[in-house]
Amino acid sequence: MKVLHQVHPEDFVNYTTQQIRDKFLLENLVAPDKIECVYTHYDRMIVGAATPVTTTLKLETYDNLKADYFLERREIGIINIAGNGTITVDGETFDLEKKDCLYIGKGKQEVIFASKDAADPAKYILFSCPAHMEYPTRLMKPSEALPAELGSLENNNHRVINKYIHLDGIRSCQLVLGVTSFKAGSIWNTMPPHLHDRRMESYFYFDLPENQRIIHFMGQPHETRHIFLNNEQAILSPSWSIHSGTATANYSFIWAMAGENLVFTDMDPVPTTELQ
Ligand SMILES: O=C(O)C(=O)C[C@H](O)C(=O)CO
Ligand SMILES: [Zn+2]
Repeated sequence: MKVLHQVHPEDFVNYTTQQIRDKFLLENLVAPDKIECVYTHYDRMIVGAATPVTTTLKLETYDNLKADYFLERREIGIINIAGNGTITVDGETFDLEKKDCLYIGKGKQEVIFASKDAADPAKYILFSCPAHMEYPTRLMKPSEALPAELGSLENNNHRVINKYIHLDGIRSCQLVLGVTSFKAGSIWNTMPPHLHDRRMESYFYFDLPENQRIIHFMGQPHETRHIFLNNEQAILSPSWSIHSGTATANYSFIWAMAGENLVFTDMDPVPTTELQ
């Protein structure tokens, strides 16, 4: 499993585009008939994808974890971004359609991913962090998630934030997770931006049409940088960094946080007039 170490904000300001890509961009996670994971040293969050097409895939442990099984000391939040499939957790099978979320608590030993149709396979995006106790495994549909409608078409940022795993939703030890989708004509996420020194965050962008690009902004508010992303790529946001994006077409993204505090609204807003 690839391992990414932390970057200090004083070093970040000297990074080239390539260095930013190497240290924060997660590419090639979605690969047919594979589970691909990256271990980050940002609150030890693992970001990955399981893409069963012609075969089922079992979530195995990694040597990095020094654990008998993946969830021995971890919890995991999973969003299916594509065709219908199933996840079987210690013998119990959950059906997942597009944008459904499954939370699996610490201690579950066997997790098996499957697609219902190889011609339209499921793609499961995974976010896992250390956990100190077991919360119940729970499936949530987008219609059951707590929505927040933010922004306006006038400001090109009219979007719906569906919160799945948080203090008032699926309970977890430290994972907070949801999916943001855009109204037609809006392309700006998380603008105005914010910081949350208590939590790292990762964004996984999806549903971007072919040949279109995401432009993701990061860095301290007075030292911002950007990189271009493709569809189905993820980017890490350290606790000192804003995380905001725009795109050349409509898209959705999963956001997942780990650290302290499960309150979604715990954010320190950054006025756009202060960005540099
Ligand atoms: O569009 C947005 O704004 C978001 O989805 C923001 C994320 O939920 C976030 O950054 C939470 O901290
Ligand atoms: Zn955030």
